[in-house]
Amino acid sequence: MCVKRYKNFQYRGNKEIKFAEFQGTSMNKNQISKEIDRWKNKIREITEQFMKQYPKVVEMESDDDEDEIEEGYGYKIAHENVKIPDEETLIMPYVNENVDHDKIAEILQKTYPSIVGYHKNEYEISDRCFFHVMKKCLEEVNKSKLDPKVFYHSLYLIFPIRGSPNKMSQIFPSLAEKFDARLDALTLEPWNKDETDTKKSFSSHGNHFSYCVPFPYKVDDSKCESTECFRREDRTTPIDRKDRDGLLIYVKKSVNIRGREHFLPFMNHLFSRKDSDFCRAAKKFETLGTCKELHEFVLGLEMRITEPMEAFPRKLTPNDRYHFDQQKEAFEKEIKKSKQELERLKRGVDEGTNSQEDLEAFQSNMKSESCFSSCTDPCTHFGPCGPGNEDCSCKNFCSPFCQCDINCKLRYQGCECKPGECETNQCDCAYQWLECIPGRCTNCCSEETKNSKAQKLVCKNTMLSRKAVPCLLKSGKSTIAGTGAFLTVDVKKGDCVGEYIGHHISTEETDRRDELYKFAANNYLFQLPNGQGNLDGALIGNATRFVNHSSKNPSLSPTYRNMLNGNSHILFIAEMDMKAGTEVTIDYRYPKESEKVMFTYNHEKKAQKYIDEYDEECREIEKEQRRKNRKRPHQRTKASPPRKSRGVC
Ligand SMILES: C[S@@+](CC[C@H](N)C(=O)[O-])C[C@H]1O[C@@H](n2cnc3c(N)ncnc32)[C@H](O)[C@@H]1O
Repeated sequence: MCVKRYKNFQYRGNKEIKFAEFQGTSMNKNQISKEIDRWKNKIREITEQFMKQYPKVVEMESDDDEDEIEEGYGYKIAHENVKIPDEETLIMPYVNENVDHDKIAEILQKTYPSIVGYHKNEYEISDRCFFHVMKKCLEEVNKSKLDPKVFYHSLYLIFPIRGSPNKMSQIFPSLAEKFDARLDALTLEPWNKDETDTKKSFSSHGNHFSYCVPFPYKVDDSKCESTECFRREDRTTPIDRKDRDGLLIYVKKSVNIRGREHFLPFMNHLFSRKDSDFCRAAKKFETLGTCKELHEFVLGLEMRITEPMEAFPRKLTPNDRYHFDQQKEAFEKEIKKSKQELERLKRGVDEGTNSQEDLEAFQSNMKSESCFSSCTDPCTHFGPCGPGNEDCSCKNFCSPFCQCDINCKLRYQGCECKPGECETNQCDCAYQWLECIPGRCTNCCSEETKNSKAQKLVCKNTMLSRKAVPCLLKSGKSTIAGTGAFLTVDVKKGDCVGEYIGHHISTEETDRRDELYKFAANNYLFQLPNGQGNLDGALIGNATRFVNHSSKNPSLSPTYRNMLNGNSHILFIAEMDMKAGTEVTIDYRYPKESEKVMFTYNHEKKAQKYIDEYDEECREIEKEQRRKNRKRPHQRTKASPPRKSRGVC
């Protein structure tokens, strides 16, 4: 099976209206159903009109459409991970004709409350035609002030294969970009304005945080009661504004906002709205001043910046180094202690003195080596870091991901290795599963080594940022299972043979997909450290996705590498010298008990196994229910007489 979207496969899935999705509308269920029916008819009418204008010519709509994934091959070659949002709506996958898809849908409905079955679209139209249908409908929706959820649901019912109601609300801008670049798609989507994530967060620029404050110049100013409304000022004010609609404000990180906290609620109010309105804010925070004064205060924040932003950090002092080493030592001690405790518990389970549950509970809370660099939340705050600042989550040591001031004393300042030494855990960066940081790791990544013609002087722990990770594998018929991965060249122990590529999905999405992949022949999920989700190579990837499992003698070991931008990567490193043509393996580290099922290659058999298990579970529940029903009247007569109807006696 594959999560491939088979364009014309018809599946009798769930097409009921989920009224819970319409929460917040003033309509009752009856009215919603009626409105949806009315809109369905309207959409049909508009579609038929546009179908004449844009008949379905053979139009290869897009190369990167997921629908276009080649059947049989099943995935697209990709060179980097692609972050994708959660998909709570499952488009029903196809296993094969011998499997009961209704049953699978029933099982999966626990995990995916809205399963979109493969109903056929009512009309086969091109993307171009669909764009015009949507545009026309949206104009009418706007005019009639209809709840957009009703429209999107109706649209989905006519064109289910184009996406869930939720997805329907997101595709218009990309269609507009493709078919009418001059159209401002957002003007047709007024309902999305408040729903999009308008909460502005700080973004870090060297020693400053920046905010973008959108200006409300388009807002009608008639409502402001102040005689000196800031909008009455000449709009080409002293600020040289680069952005027509907003103002970029930089505030120094080292500024202690303390003492000016009373401005924070106002700033938050202002920045969290799409239409930052000083007049409205002034009304709300009356004691702070008039809208003109507040406007000037915000402009003043930008004006205050006179110094240039530092691009490079200061050099690490011996004292900082000591601080970092101390933290590392303490962390290693903690890890060693918990490993010993784990061994003790395992022995206890074997000898019967400890329970399996205790062991599992301990394992799930146990810190792993990967926690070192991200065991504290990266801090983002004003003022200096450390125990003296209650906003700082890093009490003793800032992680490489912290957004603190470049001159922060607690900041991770990079490793001190020479080029070529950054591969083992002796390197402070490699120890933290971090790529070396040019500009901070001043020895291995110095200008000198970067410019050097001698290849061996280049720091190997910067392969990802240099986009120099090779893929030394190709797929071929495996001796282990299905397709396998084979070396294209001779490699030496320690060489990187490729990066595992896939869709980067959240942990919640992974849990859902895990349920789905139970019905598949292969599972391409690869876990990232520290709850950062998983990479799923089911639909995109490279030859690393074909690496099979071996617990006895794996020839590759996966290694994590984190980048300063927060992205994590998985590199496959050779565990031994190997010749070209060797099939490579890694240890999947599946729990022993699930290995047997995970490696049942026959997906029909696997799917059937889960269906049988589910049937068995249902039978048990039914049996239990019947047993309870049989018991109940008997118990009642014995324990208490049947209740008389209220009010009779
Ligand atoms: C990441 S894929 C590996 C490529 C896969 N063999 C293919 O044909 O696409 C992982 C899947 O391969 C199969 N697999 C990997 N190692 C295996 C093994 N040692 N024994 C049986 N099946 C294995 C399992 O079905 C697993 O879900």
